[in-house]
Amino acid sequence: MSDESRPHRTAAVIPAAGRGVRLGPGAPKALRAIGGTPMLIHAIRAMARSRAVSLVVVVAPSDGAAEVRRLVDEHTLPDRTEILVVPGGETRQDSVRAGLAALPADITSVLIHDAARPLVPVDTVDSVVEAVRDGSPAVVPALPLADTVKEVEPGEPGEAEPVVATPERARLRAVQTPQGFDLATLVRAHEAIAVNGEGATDDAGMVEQLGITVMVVPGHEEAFKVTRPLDLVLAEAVLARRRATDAY
Ligand SMILES: Nc1ccn([C@@H]2O[C@H](COP(=O)(O)OP(=O)(O)OP(=O)(O)O)[C@@H](O)[C@H]2O)c(=O)n1
Ligand SMILES: C[C@](O)(CO)[C@H](O)COP(=O)(O)O
Repeated sequence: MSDESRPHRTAAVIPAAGRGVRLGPGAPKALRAIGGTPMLIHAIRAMARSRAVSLVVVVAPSDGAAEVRRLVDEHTLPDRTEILVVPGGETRQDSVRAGLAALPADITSVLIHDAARPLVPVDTVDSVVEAVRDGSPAVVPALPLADTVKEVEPGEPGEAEPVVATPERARLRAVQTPQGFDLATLVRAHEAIAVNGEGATDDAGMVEQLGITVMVVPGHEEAFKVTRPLDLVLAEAVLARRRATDAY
């Protein structure tokens, strides 16, 4: 069957194996609660809310897959969404690769979504899926920047650093997840990175290294990444507002 005639089936891979060092001491970040529910469960629900997503692969801390499986089974999630749990790796890249390896053969496209972005709205998920299904091999949601950005010559933490350049802000975007891909393209990008050993801080960056154009669609303010303690305060506030205004 040619690629064009293959029916679409989209899965989401949720890397959730990070420690959350920048968030401070405590449980692994994905298991920390927002509004009484673990961040990971919010992230799974955010993917499952899209009618296009029928499978979610959760990549758990390498020593915590059984605990994450139990947690998933304890929470209410849509019946139509199959959920697999696999152990992750040392880096985000390793964890995403473990998730990709667990996908069944009938998957044609994949979303990679940080567990650390628990509140992404379904419209953002759907617009990424739609752009991939319309033929873009790699799609990222992103927002224009509010701050001016400087490129510096990095120094020791806490020390002054000389500015090297000021990129034109109007051309810059802050990239979020879910990032959507034609599955074969993303697998090829991960294989190439594994061979070259070159780093990339997101999956789309790996696809760019293959010389493939990545497309940007509008992101959403509420798809922010919970990285530092203040982000948890914001996440609690966003969730409380949603619960007060709709049947979230
Ligand atoms: N070895 C790793 C490292 C990160 N991640 C996941 O990648 C996402 C984005 O990473 P980040 O926000 O940096 O999470 P942490 O690595 O946990 O954070 P920190 O760098 O502060 O430790 C998170 O959902 C995290 O769980 C992962 O699956 N496997
Ligand atoms: C993938 C990502 O969320 C896009 O902005 C980001 O690059 C992850 O970075 P992190 O340092 O692993 O959180």
